[in-house]
Amino acid sequence: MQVTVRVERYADQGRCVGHIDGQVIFLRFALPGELVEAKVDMPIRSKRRFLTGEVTKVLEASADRVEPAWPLAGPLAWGGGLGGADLVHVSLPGQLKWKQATVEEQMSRIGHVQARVSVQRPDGDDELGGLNWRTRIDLIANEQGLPSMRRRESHERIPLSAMPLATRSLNDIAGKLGVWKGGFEPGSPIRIAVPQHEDEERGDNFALLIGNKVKAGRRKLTENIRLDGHNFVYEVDAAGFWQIHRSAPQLLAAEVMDAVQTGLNTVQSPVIWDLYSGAGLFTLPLTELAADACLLSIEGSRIAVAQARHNAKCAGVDSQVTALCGDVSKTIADGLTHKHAKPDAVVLDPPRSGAKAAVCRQIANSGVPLIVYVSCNPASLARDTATLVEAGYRLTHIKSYDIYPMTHHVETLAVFSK
Ligand SMILES: C[S@@+](CC[C@H](N)C(=O)[O-])C[C@H]1O[C@@H](n2cnc3c(N)ncnc32)[C@H](O)[C@@H]1O
Repeated sequence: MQVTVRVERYADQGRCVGHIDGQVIFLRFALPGELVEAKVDMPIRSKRRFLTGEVTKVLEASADRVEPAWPLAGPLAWGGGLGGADLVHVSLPGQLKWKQATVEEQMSRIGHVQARVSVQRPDGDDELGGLNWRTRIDLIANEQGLPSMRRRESHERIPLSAMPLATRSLNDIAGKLGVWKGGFEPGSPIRIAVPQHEDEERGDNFALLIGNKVKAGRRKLTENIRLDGHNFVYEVDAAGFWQIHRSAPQLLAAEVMDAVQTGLNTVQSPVIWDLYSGAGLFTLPLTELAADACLLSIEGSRIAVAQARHNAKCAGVDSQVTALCGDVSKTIADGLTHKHAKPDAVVLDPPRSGAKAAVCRQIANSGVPLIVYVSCNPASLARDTATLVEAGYRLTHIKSYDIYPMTHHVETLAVFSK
Protein backbone atom coordinates (compact mmCIF):
# COMPACT_ATOMS: atom_id res chain seq x y z
CA MET A 1 0.00 0.00 0.00
CA GLN A 2 1.28 3.46 -0.98
CA VAL A 3 0.47 6.45 1.30
CA THR A 4 1.26 10.17 1.51
CA VAL A 5 2.44 11.29 4.97
CA ARG A 6 3.50 14.51 6.66
CA VAL A 7 6.47 13.47 8.80
CA GLU A 8 6.26 14.75 12.37
CA ARG A 9 9.36 13.98 14.44
CA TYR A 10 12.32 11.66 15.06
CA ALA A 11 11.45 8.25 16.50
CA ASP A 12 13.65 5.27 17.46
CA GLN A 13 15.81 2.96 15.31
CA GLY A 14 16.53 5.55 12.62
CA ARG A 15 12.86 6.12 11.86
CA CYS A 16 10.56 9.12 11.98
CA VAL A 17 6.92 9.15 12.98
CA GLY A 18 3.77 10.37 11.23
CA HIS A 19 0.05 9.50 11.11
CA ILE A 20 -2.27 8.17 8.43
CA ASP A 21 -6.00 8.23 9.18
CA GLY A 22 -5.16 8.62 12.88
CA GLN A 23 -2.86 5.60 12.92
CA VAL A 24 0.83 5.93 13.82
CA ILE A 25 3.36 5.05 11.11
CA PHE A 26 7.13 4.69 11.66
CA LEU A 27 9.02 5.58 8.49
CA ARG A 28 12.51 4.68 7.30
CA PHE A 29 14.46 7.31 5.30
CA ALA A 30 12.24 10.21 6.39
CA LEU A 31 13.00 13.52 8.10
CA PRO A 32 10.79 15.71 10.32
CA GLY A 33 8.68 18.26 8.42
CA GLU A 34 8.84 16.43 5.10
CA LEU A 35 5.89 15.42 2.94
CA VAL A 36 6.65 11.96 1.55
CA GLU A 37 5.11 9.09 -0.32
CA ALA A 38 5.82 5.78 1.41
CA LYS A 39 5.21 2.08 0.94
CA VAL A 40 3.61 0.51 4.01
CA ASP A 41 5.25 -2.76 5.15
CA MET A 42 3.10 -5.87 5.17
CA PRO A 43 1.99 -6.22 8.78
CA ILE A 44 3.47 -9.30 10.46
CA ARG A 45 0.56 -9.38 12.92
CA SER A 46 -2.89 -8.30 11.77
CA LYS A 47 -3.73 -6.38 14.98
CA ARG A 48 -0.69 -4.13 15.23
CA ARG A 49 -1.24 -0.79 16.95
CA PHE A 50 1.06 0.96 14.46
CA LEU A 51 2.34 0.67 10.91
CA THR A 52 5.86 0.77 9.52
CA GLY A 53 6.98 1.78 6.06
CA GLU A 54 9.68 3.26 3.87
CA VAL A 55 9.90 6.47 1.84
CA THR A 56 9.55 5.99 -1.93
CA LYS A 57 9.32 9.63 -3.02
CA VAL A 58 10.02 12.96 -1.32
CA LEU A 59 7.41 15.59 -2.19
CA GLU A 60 8.69 18.32 0.17
CA ALA A 61 12.27 17.80 1.38
CA SER A 62 13.88 18.82 4.69
CA ALA A 63 16.95 21.07 4.52
CA ASP A 64 18.80 18.16 6.21
CA ARG A 65 18.18 15.78 3.29
CA VAL A 66 21.07 14.75 0.99
CA GLU A 67 21.57 12.24 -1.81
CA PRO A 68 22.82 8.99 -0.22
CA ALA A 69 26.64 8.87 -0.34
CA TRP A 70 26.25 5.06 -0.46
CA PRO A 71 23.17 4.50 -2.67
CA LEU A 72 23.05 0.74 -1.96
CA ALA A 73 22.23 1.55 1.67
CA GLY A 74 19.45 4.00 0.71
CA PRO A 75 15.72 3.30 0.26
CA LEU A 76 14.65 0.10 -1.52
CA ALA A 77 12.65 2.12 -4.04
CA TRP A 78 15.85 3.86 -5.18
CA GLY A 79 17.84 0.64 -5.62
CA GLY A 80 19.10 0.43 -2.03
CA GLY A 81 18.02 -1.85 0.80
CA LEU A 82 21.34 -2.84 2.44
CA GLY A 83 21.58 -2.28 6.19
CA GLY A 84 24.24 -0.50 8.21
CA ALA A 85 23.60 3.13 7.17
CA ASP A 86 20.01 4.02 8.02
CA LEU A 87 20.82 7.78 8.17
CA VAL A 88 22.55 7.83 4.78
CA HIS A 89 19.84 10.27 3.54
CA VAL A 90 20.71 12.82 6.26
CA SER A 91 23.43 15.52 6.03
CA LEU A 92 26.26 15.24 8.58
CA PRO A 93 25.00 18.27 10.58
CA GLY A 94 21.50 16.77 10.36
CA GLN A 95 22.80 13.47 11.81
CA LEU A 96 24.19 15.32 14.85
CA LYS A 97 20.84 17.11 15.28
CA TRP A 98 19.01 13.76 15.05
CA LYS A 99 21.24 12.11 17.66
CA GLN A 100 21.10 15.05 20.05
CA ALA A 101 17.29 15.09 19.85
CA THR A 102 16.95 11.33 20.42
CA VAL A 103 19.36 11.20 23.40
CA GLU A 104 17.67 14.20 25.06
CA GLU A 105 14.21 12.76 24.40
CA GLN A 106 15.06 9.32 25.83
CA MET A 107 16.75 10.82 28.90
CA SER A 108 13.67 12.94 29.52
CA ARG A 109 10.94 10.38 28.74
CA ILE A 110 12.55 7.23 30.18
CA GLY A 111 15.24 8.61 32.50
CA HIS A 112 13.12 11.50 33.87
CA VAL A 113 16.10 13.88 33.70
CA GLN A 114 16.19 17.04 31.59
CA ALA A 115 19.65 17.34 30.07
CA ARG A 116 21.14 19.33 27.23
CA VAL A 117 23.38 16.92 25.30
CA SER A 118 26.11 17.95 22.87
CA VAL A 119 27.23 15.41 20.28
CA GLN A 120 30.91 15.38 19.33
CA ARG A 121 32.08 14.06 15.99
CA PRO A 122 35.55 12.45 15.88
CA ASP A 123 38.23 14.40 13.99
CA GLY A 124 38.37 13.62 10.30
CA ASP A 125 34.81 12.36 9.85
CA ASP A 126 33.53 15.59 8.27
CA GLU A 127 36.36 15.47 5.71
CA LEU A 128 35.56 11.80 4.98
CA GLY A 129 31.85 12.60 4.58
CA GLY A 130 30.93 10.17 7.37
CA LEU A 131 32.44 7.21 5.47
CA ASN A 132 35.62 5.16 6.05
CA TRP A 133 35.33 4.70 9.81
CA ARG A 134 34.80 0.97 10.47
CA THR A 135 37.87 -1.07 11.47
CA ARG A 136 35.75 -4.24 11.49
CA ILE A 137 33.17 -5.46 8.95
CA ASP A 138 31.00 -8.58 8.78
CA LEU A 139 29.72 -9.85 5.43
CA ILE A 140 28.33 -13.10 4.12
CA ALA A 141 29.29 -15.10 1.01
CA ASN A 142 26.37 -15.16 -1.46
CA GLU A 143 25.33 -18.02 -3.77
CA GLN A 144 28.21 -17.15 -6.11
CA GLY A 145 30.72 -17.11 -3.24
CA LEU A 146 31.08 -13.30 -3.35
CA PRO A 147 31.20 -11.11 -0.20
CA SER A 148 27.73 -9.63 0.11
CA MET A 149 25.07 -8.02 2.28
CA ARG A 150 21.41 -9.02 2.40
CA ARG A 151 18.83 -6.74 0.81
CA ARG A 152 15.97 -5.83 3.15
CA GLU A 153 12.68 -7.68 2.64
CA SER A 154 14.29 -10.25 0.34
CA HIS A 155 16.64 -13.20 0.33
CA GLU A 156 18.80 -11.43 -2.24
CA ARG A 157 22.45 -10.99 -1.25
CA ILE A 158 24.08 -8.07 -3.04
CA PRO A 159 27.81 -8.49 -3.78
CA LEU A 160 30.11 -5.64 -2.74
CA SER A 161 33.25 -4.40 -4.49
CA ALA A 162 34.26 -2.26 -1.47
CA MET A 163 32.70 -1.34 1.85
CA PRO A 164 32.21 2.44 1.97
CA LEU A 165 31.90 2.56 5.77
CA ALA A 166 35.19 0.66 6.26
CA THR A 167 38.50 2.48 6.67
CA ARG A 168 40.68 2.93 3.61
CA SER A 169 43.25 0.56 5.18
CA LEU A 170 40.59 -2.12 5.53
CA ASN A 171 39.41 -1.68 1.94
CA ASP A 172 43.05 -1.72 0.71
CA ILE A 173 43.84 -4.93 2.57
CA ALA A 174 40.60 -6.57 1.39
CA GLY A 175 41.53 -5.60 -2.19
CA LYS A 176 45.07 -6.99 -1.84
CA LEU A 177 43.72 -10.26 -0.42
CA GLY A 178 41.31 -10.57 -3.37
CA VAL A 179 38.30 -10.61 -1.03
CA TRP A 180 36.02 -8.80 -3.51
CA LYS A 181 36.76 -11.50 -6.14
CA GLY A 182 35.03 -14.04 -3.91
CA GLY A 183 35.64 -17.77 -4.06
CA PHE A 184 34.11 -18.38 -0.62
CA GLU A 185 31.81 -21.21 0.40
CA PRO A 186 28.23 -19.84 -0.11
CA GLY A 187 26.71 -18.78 3.21
CA SER A 188 30.09 -18.39 5.00
CA PRO A 189 30.38 -15.47 7.42
CA ILE A 190 33.30 -13.20 6.45
CA ARG A 191 34.90 -10.88 9.02
CA ILE A 192 37.66 -8.45 8.19
CA ALA A 193 39.37 -6.61 11.06
CA VAL A 194 42.13 -4.08 10.46
CA PRO A 195 43.50 -2.13 13.46
CA GLN A 196 44.01 1.58 13.02
CA HIS A 197 47.76 2.08 12.61
CA GLU A 198 49.01 5.42 11.44
CA ASP A 199 52.74 5.31 11.91
CA GLU A 200 53.81 1.70 12.16
CA GLU A 201 54.63 -1.12 9.80
CA ARG A 202 51.44 -3.13 9.65
CA GLY A 203 52.96 -6.51 8.71
CA ASP A 204 50.31 -9.15 9.34
CA ASN A 205 48.39 -7.08 11.88
CA PHE A 206 44.97 -7.68 10.31
CA ALA A 207 42.54 -10.60 10.09
CA LEU A 208 40.40 -12.20 7.44
CA LEU A 209 38.16 -14.72 9.22
CA ILE A 210 35.96 -17.09 7.26
CA GLY A 211 33.53 -18.67 9.67
CA ASN A 212 35.74 -18.66 12.71
CA LYS A 213 38.93 -19.65 10.84
CA VAL A 214 41.82 -17.29 10.07
CA LYS A 215 42.31 -17.20 6.28
CA ALA A 216 44.87 -14.37 6.27
CA GLY A 217 46.63 -12.21 8.83
CA ARG A 218 46.33 -13.29 12.46
CA ARG A 219 43.80 -13.89 15.15
CA LYS A 220 45.53 -11.90 17.92
CA LEU A 221 45.52 -8.30 16.73
CA THR A 222 47.51 -5.44 18.22
CA GLU A 223 45.62 -2.22 18.90
CA ASN A 224 47.02 0.88 20.52
CA ILE A 225 45.95 4.29 21.81
CA ARG A 226 47.93 7.34 22.87
CA LEU A 227 46.90 9.36 25.90
CA ASP A 228 48.96 12.25 27.25
CA GLY A 229 52.04 11.00 25.44
CA HIS A 230 51.62 7.48 26.86
CA ASN A 231 51.22 4.59 24.41
CA PHE A 232 48.85 1.81 25.58
CA VAL A 233 49.06 -1.45 23.67
CA TYR A 234 46.34 -4.12 23.58
CA GLU A 235 46.19 -7.64 22.24
CA VAL A 236 42.63 -8.16 20.97
CA ASP A 237 40.87 -11.19 19.52
CA ALA A 238 39.92 -10.57 15.85
CA ALA A 239 36.46 -12.03 16.46
CA GLY A 240 36.00 -10.35 19.84
CA PHE A 241 34.83 -6.93 20.93
CA TRP A 242 36.77 -3.75 20.15
CA GLN A 243 35.33 -0.28 19.58
CA ILE A 244 34.63 -0.20 15.83
CA HIS A 245 35.21 3.43 14.83
CA ARG A 246 38.88 4.04 14.07
CA SER A 247 39.05 6.91 16.61
CA ALA A 248 36.65 5.55 19.24
CA PRO A 249 39.11 3.65 21.49
CA GLN A 250 41.30 6.71 21.98
CA LEU A 251 38.43 9.20 22.20
CA LEU A 252 36.41 7.18 24.74
CA ALA A 253 39.42 6.24 26.86
CA ALA A 254 40.43 9.93 27.04
CA GLU A 255 36.90 10.97 28.06
CA VAL A 256 36.60 8.20 30.68
CA MET A 257 39.99 9.16 32.15
CA ASP A 258 38.99 12.80 32.27
CA ALA A 259 35.66 12.04 33.98
CA VAL A 260 37.25 9.74 36.60
CA GLN A 261 40.17 12.09 37.24
CA THR A 262 37.85 15.09 37.70
CA GLY A 263 35.42 13.15 39.88
CA LEU A 264 38.05 11.55 42.11
CA ASN A 265 39.86 14.83 42.61
CA THR A 266 42.18 14.29 45.58
CA VAL A 267 41.26 10.70 46.52
CA GLN A 268 44.43 8.82 47.52
CA SER A 269 44.95 5.15 46.56
CA PRO A 270 41.70 4.92 44.57
CA VAL A 271 39.83 1.64 44.14
CA ILE A 272 38.11 1.55 40.74
CA TRP A 273 35.75 -1.00 39.20
CA ASP A 274 35.82 -1.36 35.41
CA LEU A 275 32.67 -3.36 34.58
CA TYR A 276 32.09 -4.98 31.15
CA SER A 277 35.77 -4.32 30.61
CA GLY A 278 36.51 -6.25 27.39
CA ALA A 279 40.25 -6.54 26.73
CA GLY A 280 40.93 -3.69 29.16
CA LEU A 281 40.58 -0.58 26.98
CA PHE A 282 39.81 1.60 30.03
CA THR A 283 41.56 -0.56 32.65
CA LEU A 284 45.10 0.17 31.46
CA PRO A 285 44.90 3.99 31.41
CA LEU A 286 42.98 3.99 34.73
CA THR A 287 46.00 2.39 36.44
CA GLU A 288 47.89 5.60 35.61
CA LEU A 289 45.71 7.67 37.95
CA ALA A 290 47.97 6.77 40.86
CA ALA A 291 50.90 4.41 41.36
CA ASP A 292 48.75 2.57 43.92
CA ALA A 293 45.41 2.80 42.05
CA CYS A 294 43.68 -0.56 42.46
CA LEU A 295 41.60 -1.81 39.52
CA LEU A 296 38.95 -4.52 39.57
CA SER A 297 37.71 -5.44 36.09
CA ILE A 298 34.79 -7.80 35.40
CA GLU A 299 34.09 -9.20 31.93
CA GLY A 300 32.05 -12.16 30.66
CA SER A 301 34.19 -13.27 27.72
CA ARG A 302 36.91 -15.71 28.75
CA ILE A 303 39.13 -14.75 25.80
CA ALA A 304 38.78 -11.02 26.51
CA VAL A 305 39.69 -11.57 30.18
CA ALA A 306 42.79 -13.58 29.23
CA GLN A 307 43.78 -10.73 26.94
CA ALA A 308 43.06 -8.11 29.61
CA ARG A 309 45.41 -9.97 31.98
CA HIS A 310 48.04 -10.29 29.25
CA ASN A 311 47.68 -6.58 28.37
CA ALA A 312 48.06 -5.54 32.02
CA LYS A 313 51.14 -7.75 32.37
CA CYS A 314 52.80 -6.37 29.21
CA ALA A 315 52.12 -2.83 30.44
CA GLY A 316 53.75 -3.72 33.78
CA VAL A 317 50.60 -2.89 35.77
CA ASP A 318 49.39 -6.42 36.57
CA SER A 319 50.02 -5.89 40.29
CA GLN A 320 47.38 -3.13 40.19
CA VAL A 321 44.75 -5.08 38.22
CA THR A 322 42.48 -7.95 39.26
CA ALA A 323 40.64 -9.15 36.13
CA LEU A 324 37.65 -11.38 36.98
CA CYS A 325 35.80 -13.45 34.41
CA GLY A 326 32.03 -13.79 34.81
CA ASP A 327 28.63 -12.18 34.65
CA VAL A 328 28.87 -8.76 36.32
CA SER A 329 25.82 -9.17 38.55
CA LYS A 330 26.69 -12.69 39.66
CA THR A 331 30.36 -11.85 40.27
CA ILE A 332 29.47 -8.93 42.52
CA ALA A 333 26.74 -10.96 44.27
CA ASP A 334 29.22 -13.81 44.94
CA GLY A 335 31.24 -11.35 47.03
CA LEU A 336 34.37 -9.32 46.38
CA THR A 337 37.55 -9.24 48.42
CA HIS A 338 37.77 -6.67 51.20
CA LYS A 339 40.21 -4.49 49.22
CA HIS A 340 37.77 -4.19 46.28
CA ALA A 341 34.45 -4.04 48.13
CA LYS A 342 34.25 -0.24 48.56
CA PRO A 343 35.13 1.44 45.25
CA ASP A 344 35.87 5.18 44.88
CA ALA A 345 34.71 5.10 41.24
CA VAL A 346 32.83 2.68 39.00
CA VAL A 347 33.24 2.73 35.21
CA LEU A 348 30.77 0.61 33.27
CA ASP A 349 30.38 0.03 29.53
CA PRO A 350 27.64 -2.58 29.15
CA PRO A 351 26.27 -4.08 25.91
CA ARG A 352 23.24 -2.53 24.15
CA SER A 353 20.80 -3.98 26.68
CA GLY A 354 22.44 -1.86 29.40
CA ALA A 355 23.37 -2.80 32.96
CA LYS A 356 19.72 -3.22 34.11
CA ALA A 357 18.24 -2.56 37.53
CA ALA A 358 19.96 -5.36 39.47
CA VAL A 359 23.49 -4.25 38.50
CA CYS A 360 22.63 -0.55 39.03
CA ARG A 361 21.43 -1.39 42.55
CA GLN A 362 24.55 -3.47 43.26
CA ILE A 363 26.69 -0.50 42.19
CA ALA A 364 24.61 1.83 44.38
CA ASN A 365 24.85 -0.60 47.33
CA SER A 366 28.66 -0.46 47.12
CA GLY A 367 28.30 3.18 48.25
CA VAL A 368 30.47 4.45 45.39
CA PRO A 369 30.34 8.26 45.08
CA LEU A 370 31.23 8.40 41.34
CA ILE A 371 29.83 6.42 38.41
CA VAL A 372 31.03 6.85 34.80
CA TYR A 373 28.58 5.10 32.47
CA VAL A 374 29.54 4.56 28.79
CA SER A 375 26.56 3.50 26.67
CA CYS A 376 25.86 2.64 23.03
CA ASN A 377 22.09 2.73 23.55
CA PRO A 378 20.34 5.88 24.85
CA ALA A 379 17.18 3.92 25.73
CA SER A 380 18.92 1.48 28.11
CA LEU A 381 21.10 4.31 29.49
CA ALA A 382 17.94 6.33 30.21
CA ARG A 383 16.28 3.34 31.92
CA ASP A 384 19.39 2.74 34.08
CA THR A 385 19.58 6.47 34.81
CA ALA A 386 16.11 6.29 36.37
CA THR A 387 17.30 3.43 38.62
CA LEU A 388 20.47 5.28 39.66
CA VAL A 389 18.55 8.51 40.37
CA GLU A 390 16.08 6.53 42.48
CA ALA A 391 19.09 5.12 44.37
CA GLY A 392 20.23 8.67 45.24
CA TYR A 393 22.59 9.62 42.38
CA ARG A 394 22.59 12.86 40.39
CA LEU A 395 23.46 13.10 36.71
CA THR A 396 26.32 15.62 36.74
CA HIS A 397 27.59 15.41 33.16
CA ILE A 398 26.43 13.92 29.88
CA LYS A 399 27.93 14.05 26.39
CA SER A 400 27.43 12.00 23.22
CA TYR A 401 29.85 10.94 20.49
CA ASP A 402 28.97 10.28 16.86
CA ILE A 403 31.18 7.20 16.54
CA TYR A 404 28.67 5.47 14.24
CA PRO A 405 28.22 7.99 11.39
CA MET A 406 25.49 7.30 8.80
CA THR A 407 23.59 5.23 11.39
CA HIS A 408 21.14 6.17 14.16
CA HIS A 409 23.52 4.69 16.74
CA VAL A 410 25.23 7.03 19.18
CA GLU A 411 27.62 6.60 22.11
CA THR A 412 27.00 8.51 25.35
CA LEU A 413 29.07 9.10 28.45
CA ALA A 414 27.09 9.93 31.58
CA VAL A 415 28.60 10.80 34.96
CA PHE A 416 26.65 10.29 38.19
CA SER A 417 27.65 11.30 41.67
CA LYS A 418 26.33 11.39 45.23
C1 LIG B 1 30.40 -2.54 24.90
S1 LIG B 1 31.57 -3.79 25.27
C2 LIG B 1 32.74 -2.85 26.17
C3 LIG B 1 34.13 -3.43 26.30
C4 LIG B 1 35.24 -2.46 26.70
N1 LIG B 1 34.82 -1.52 27.72
C5 LIG B 1 35.76 -1.72 25.48
O1 LIG B 1 35.36 -0.57 25.26
O2 LIG B 1 36.56 -2.32 24.74
C6 LIG B 1 30.69 -4.73 26.42
C7 LIG B 1 31.43 -5.92 27.00
O3 LIG B 1 30.59 -6.51 27.98
C8 LIG B 1 30.76 -7.92 27.94
N2 LIG B 1 29.52 -8.45 28.57
C9 LIG B 1 28.27 -8.51 28.05
N3 LIG B 1 27.39 -8.94 28.97
C10 LIG B 1 28.09 -9.18 30.11
C11 LIG B 1 27.74 -9.61 31.42
N4 LIG B 1 26.47 -9.90 31.74
N5 LIG B 1 28.71 -9.73 32.33
C12 LIG B 1 30.00 -9.46 32.02
N6 LIG B 1 30.40 -9.00 30.80
C13 LIG B 1 29.46 -8.87 29.86
C14 LIG B 1 30.97 -8.23 26.48
O4 LIG B 1 31.68 -9.45 26.34
C15 LIG B 1 31.78 -7.02 26.01
O5 LIG B 1 33.16 -7.26 26.10
